[in-house]
Parts: sequence; structure tokens; C-alpha cells
Amino acid sequence: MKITKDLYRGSLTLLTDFYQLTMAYAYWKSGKAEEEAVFNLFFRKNPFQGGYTLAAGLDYIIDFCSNFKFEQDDLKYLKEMRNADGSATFEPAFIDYLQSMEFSCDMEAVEEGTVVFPHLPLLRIKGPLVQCQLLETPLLNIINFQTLIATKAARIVYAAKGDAVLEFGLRRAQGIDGALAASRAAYIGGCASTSNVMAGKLFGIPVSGTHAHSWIMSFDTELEAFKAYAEAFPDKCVFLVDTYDTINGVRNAIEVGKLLRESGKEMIGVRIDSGDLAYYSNIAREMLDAAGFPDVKIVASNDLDEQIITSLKMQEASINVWGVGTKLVTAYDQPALGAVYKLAAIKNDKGEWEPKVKVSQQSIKINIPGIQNAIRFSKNGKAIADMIYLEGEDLTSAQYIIIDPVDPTKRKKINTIGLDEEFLLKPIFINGQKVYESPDIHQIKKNSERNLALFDKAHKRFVNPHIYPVGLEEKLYELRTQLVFKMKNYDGA
Ligand SMILES: Nc1ncnc2c1ncn2[C@@H]1O[C@H](COP(=O)(O)OP(=O)(O)OP(=O)(O)O)[C@@H](O)[C@H]1O
Ligand SMILES: O=P(O)(O)OC[C@H]1O[C@H](OP(=O)(O)OP(=O)(O)O)[C@H](O)[C@@H]1O
Ligand SMILES: O=C(O)c1cccnc1
Repeated sequence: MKITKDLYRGSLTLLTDFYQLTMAYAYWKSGKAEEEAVFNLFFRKNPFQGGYTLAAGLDYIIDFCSNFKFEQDDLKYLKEMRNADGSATFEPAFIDYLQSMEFSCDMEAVEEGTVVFPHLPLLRIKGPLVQCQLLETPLLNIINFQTLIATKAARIVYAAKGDAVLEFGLRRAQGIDGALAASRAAYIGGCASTSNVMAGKLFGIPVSGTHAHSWIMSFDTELEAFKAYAEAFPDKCVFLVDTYDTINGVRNAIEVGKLLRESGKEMIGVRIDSGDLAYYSNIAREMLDAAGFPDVKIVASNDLDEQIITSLKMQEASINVWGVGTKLVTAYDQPALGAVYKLAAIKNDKGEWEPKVKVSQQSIKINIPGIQNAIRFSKNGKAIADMIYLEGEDLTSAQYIIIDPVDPTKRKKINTIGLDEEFLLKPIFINGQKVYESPDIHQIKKNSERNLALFDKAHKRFVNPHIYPVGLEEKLYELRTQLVFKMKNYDGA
């Protein structure tokens, strides 16, 4: 992937919040910049009131970290930055320090296309405090959006029950990278193709498209327009039939379909983009079948999402292909995932890791301290539960109790005999060197399919989905409880 160089023509290293730079400066001034720290990236609630989340964005992160370097242009900008009194914001020695900075962290992350849940570490980074801090914002920016859109796509594809979903979002997406990243994530989430040609070029996603109303309107009649399109694309005819009168549009499509057949070609489909999609698709199906076109597909579009698709399926609409734009690429009903990035441990003067916790009045906001990993238990191809545990913990036990991170009265016993186990975090970088072989986009999409198949449909339904158990291993739960007590000054209470 060449997003860094091709789209922005330079370093993306300044794509961070200013406070990360002020902290970087202050860490450097106080001699803490190179202290080793561990941060975790996680979210607290599945989006869209759903029962699962589909991780995406790691390949952007790999690219971002591999290109993490303050370049001359960036340094010049920082050097010229001034405080209100006209003094330089950053002293020259700090600018030199930034210039010499090389990405040197260890990173572990869940692979793209992994089904994930609240509280699981999606990404863990270990390295100099200053680097981990500077990376907070871009890592969150990337994961938050692509994970959200991949999840939305997975829901829409689930609603379509095996029919192809074409992503049509570019024109209404949130800007240029919003559109590109959304097309990528939508493909990972299960869409068959994108209308976004640049996403096709950059990421290798299949591109597809029909034609617009303007094509029809540019001719005197719809029939002429269909005929001219058939001449240009005899193998790719999907006629948009609703510009004037949908039923008449289907009639015209059939007429041109017959002409195509005479020349040895077959019409592929018709598209309906307005009106009652159940009613018109059923009429179109009857007309097409009666005219000898049972294999011609019916494509529907017009502000679709998983709820409308589900409703149209229930109405037995004769739709075979779904074109979905706005509500997919903007994650219309929930515009942000809300993933956060929290300090989990820091190495003290003695070289020991000290777990860190941020106390909150809301128990859902108390982070999980320490260097963690997560393991997924499954049986006969079905996931049973995920356990978050402290790295280095002995994992040979035949039985675990996992404790809900928000409500400690919720516990689950796991007998590990006969269960399959998968470690969710995979090594991505060691000392700044990439050790992970990035799968191509098609393999990532397959990984999503494999992952989604691990989970029961009870977790996938849209209304009140069954909650998948994710819990803390007992020692981690104890550590967190003790730390919270300590920070609240009621040790052992
Ligand atoms: N049978 C149906 N059941 C549920 N929702 C439907 C059905 N048919 C269409 N819809 C959805 O209802 C909404 C209709 O919106 P709207 O009224 O703006 O469309 P329209 O009548 O086609 O108008 P326009 O021509 O401006 O697109 C769209 O989101 C569409 O996907
Ligand atoms: O509704 P969405 O899910 O966002 O899907 C994309 C929409 O974009 C197009 O409409 P537009 O009116 O922009 O152009 P058109 O002339 O091709 O219909 C297309 O016809 C869809 O309705
Ligand atoms: O190809 C299409 O039909 C298409 C592409 C973008 C937006 N709406 C429709």
C-alpha cells in the first residue's frame, strides 16, 4: 500500500494532536522520553448496538509506523512554531532529537478481519514513552474508522444473506481518505466491490458500476439510451430503469435485452433506485421471467442499510444485488467507534514493569492494567469465550474463571480440555522492524469470513444480540482491583 507517499506526498508524522507534541517535549525536558511504556488500544462498546466488531486498519498502521520519521518539512514547521510571546515553542535541541527519532517499538495487534469485542486489546505497543505517545492519535484515527466501517459492512452483508453488496459510497463519504479508507474497510467487511476507482487501484479491490440517470436524460428517450449503452458495453449491461417510469423502464430494458441476445450477448441486470423497492422489484422479476430473462439480476439502491435490507428480505423483494453508499461509508447511525489508547504499564528505575490504571467513577472507564494478551477459546469451530490475561502468566490450567471487566459478579468457568485456543495478538513489529507478513486484501476479506463463521448467529442479530463473554483471568482481575484500591487510597479495603 502506498497511501503515505501517493496521497499526501510527504511524511504523515505530524498527523497527531498537538498535545502529543507538547507532552513529547515535556517528556524530553524531564528526561522521561526514552522510558519504556506499554499502551493498549481497545473500545468499550460494540457499535450500532450490535453484538460484535470487525477489526480493520492494521495495514494502514503498518505503513504509518514504517514511515514514521520527522522530515525536513515537518521539522521546519515545528521550528517556526511560536508561543504567544514570540518565543520558540520547541527549543532547537528538541527539534534535533525529533530529527534523529526512529520508530523502534514492539507492536502486537489483532489481524484485520478478526472479530473483536469490548475491552480486548486490539493493539499493544511497547517502546519509548515519547514514540508511544506521538502514535496515540494516528493509531486511533486509523483503527477507529476502518473498524467501524468494516463492522457496518459486515452487518449489511449479513442482512443481504449471500447476495452481493456493491459499495457506492465515494460521493457521500467523509472526504478523500474517508472515502478511500471506507472502501477498503467495506471490502474487508464483505462487500463484493467498490465504485471508487482509486480504491480499486490503490488496494486491489474489484471495481464495478452501472450508469446514472444523467446517461438516460442525455438522450431523447430511455430506449435510445439503453441501446447506446448496450453498444458500448454489450457484456456489462445493467440498465437503470427508474428515470421516468420504472415499469416502462423494465419494458425498455427487455427490448434491448432481446436485441443483445440476437447478437449473442446477455443483459446482466436492471437497477431500481427509487420508489417501493419491494413492489417494483417483484414486478420487474415477473416481467423479466415472462420475457425469458430469469437470470437477469435486479439491483436495488437508494439509502439502503442493514435494517432496510432486512425489511426488504422479509417482504420477499426480488432483489439479488444491493448497492449501498451513504449509510455504509459514513456509518450513518454511529459515526465513531470510540476506541481509546491507554497507558497500561511503565518500566521503573529498577527495570521492572509497573502496571498502571486510570481510575474513573464509571467502572466501564477503568482501564485494564499491565501487559496483556488475549486468548480465544473455541470448540468445534464455534467461539466460546475470550480471556484477557497478563503476559507471562502460566496458561496450562485445565480450568479458568473469567470475570467480566465491568461487572465482577458476572463470571464464566472455562474447562479448557478439548478446546481450541487462539492468541489474538500477533507480533507486528519488534524493535521497529516489521516481522509480520501482511496478507493481501483478498486474504483479509477471507479472514473476516472465517472469523465471522466462528460466531453464532445469536451474536449477529441486530436487535438485542446475545453478549459474547469476554473476561479477565483471575490474576489480572486481582491486579486491577488492588491497583484501583491503591489509587483510591483504600488499600485492601
Ligand atoms: N418496500 C420498502 N420497504 C422499506 N423501505 C423501502 C422500501 N422501498 C424503499 N424503501 C426505502 O425507503 C426510502 C425511500 O426514500 P425516499 O422516499 O426518499 O425514496 P423515493 O420515494 O425513491 O424518492 P427519490 O426519488 O427522491 O429517491 C429509501 O431509504 C428506500 O431504500
Ligand atoms: O443511496 P446511497 O446508498 O448513498 O447509494 C448511492 C446513491 O448514489 C446514486 O444516486 P445519485 O442521486 O447521487 O445519482 P444517480 O443520478 O446515479 O442516481 C445512486 O443512484 C444511489 O442512489
Ligand atoms: O455504479 C453505480 O450504479 C453507482 C455508483 C455510485 C453511486 N451510485 C451508483
